[in-house]
Amino acid sequence: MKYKGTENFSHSQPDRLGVLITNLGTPDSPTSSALRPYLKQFLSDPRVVEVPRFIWWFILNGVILNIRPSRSAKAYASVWTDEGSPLLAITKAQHSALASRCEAEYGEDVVVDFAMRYGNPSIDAAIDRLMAKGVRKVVVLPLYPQYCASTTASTFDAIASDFTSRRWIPELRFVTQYHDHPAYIRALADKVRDHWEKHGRADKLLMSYHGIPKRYLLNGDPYHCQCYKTSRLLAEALSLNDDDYMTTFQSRFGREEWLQPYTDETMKALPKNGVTSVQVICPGFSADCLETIEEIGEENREYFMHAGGKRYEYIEALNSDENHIDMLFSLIKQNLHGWSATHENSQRAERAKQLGATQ
Ligand SMILES: C=CC1=C(C)c2cc3[nH]c(cc4nc(cc5[nH]c(cc1n2)c(C)c5CCC(=O)O)C(CCC(=O)O)=C4C)c(C)c3C=C
Ligand SMILES: [Fe+2]
Ligand SMILES: [Fe+2]
Repeated sequence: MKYKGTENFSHSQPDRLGVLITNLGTPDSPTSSALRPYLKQFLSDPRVVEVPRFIWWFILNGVILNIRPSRSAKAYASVWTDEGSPLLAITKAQHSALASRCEAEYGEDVVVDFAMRYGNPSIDAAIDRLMAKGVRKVVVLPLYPQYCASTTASTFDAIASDFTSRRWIPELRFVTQYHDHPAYIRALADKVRDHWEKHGRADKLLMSYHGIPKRYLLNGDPYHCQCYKTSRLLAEALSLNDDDYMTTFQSRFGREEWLQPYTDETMKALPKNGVTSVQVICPGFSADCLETIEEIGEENREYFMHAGGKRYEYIEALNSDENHIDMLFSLIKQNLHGWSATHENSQRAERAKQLGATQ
């Protein structure tokens, strides 16, 4: 059989709505042997590395996968917790909070699940679980506030690719971005204000986003614009002047030019320009992960302090904060709007009620 079917379907079973939250993914353990398949899947994605496949195959398999797994494993080991990878642990907490909120609002009509674009738990397995529970309409919410082909469109590709193997595909709504959603901006602003209340203010607030090759922007990717818009809206919400904040891009990979200004070079330059205290927030990361905890929390702190900085504070991601869950729940509600779970059943119940009233 070529296409996966729905087993044991019965006409009386209720149709349900599904919500699938996704994030990037993470290795199963902080070891070289777990990093290798994770990095291979991630870096083989043509949405991530837009280089002719033939050339890239040799670079990836001949160079990168021989060097990077052990280097990255060390970095992952430094952030690993008793619950495993921070990204996975936080995504689990976000999922469980959102599942509770949906259960309170919709009962059994809505099923919430989560998946990772690369590694585990996989998107295919999550869609299997949703289909087995009778989900016929699904909202996919990738937890990337800013649209980027490398992340958002790649998640769409994985969903679409999964559907090519199914006989009965569900109706689909796919959230492509929420970078300017008022509740998201409010949640970020509250997070900064809370930090200010506890620690006071610094000379500058740095808003650091994951970078992408500049070529992707020139070829029409809206990611750069959406990052700048998030920064502007956050600055407005905090009544900041232009000099009070800065947008930068981190996590460069490879040799070509990426979006500038680079976070690491900025950190090295700021103290020389008289800025000796900074607070850093990463609005593009919905959950803390290697790139925030290690790269921003540790690596860039060192660059800044080494260059003469006096005070450096990382403001954590929104993670499973109540504000963030409220915001994501309102996004889910907006996207479920107009969809009824047991449409036929409720029509049947309505008809029965009407019949009862006329008899
Ligand atoms: C938030 C959005 C992200 C964009 C945009 C993005 C683009 C992008 N990333 C790489 C290469 C790597 N990224 C890695 C880790 C990583 N990236 C994101 C998010 C975005 N990436 C997250 C959340 C994480 C952390 C995952 C975790 O387990 O905590 C890595 C792996 C780590 C390492 O080996 O350094 C690589 C590699 C490219 C090339 C790219 C755009 C083209
Ligand atoms: Fe990345
Ligand atoms: Fe990094």
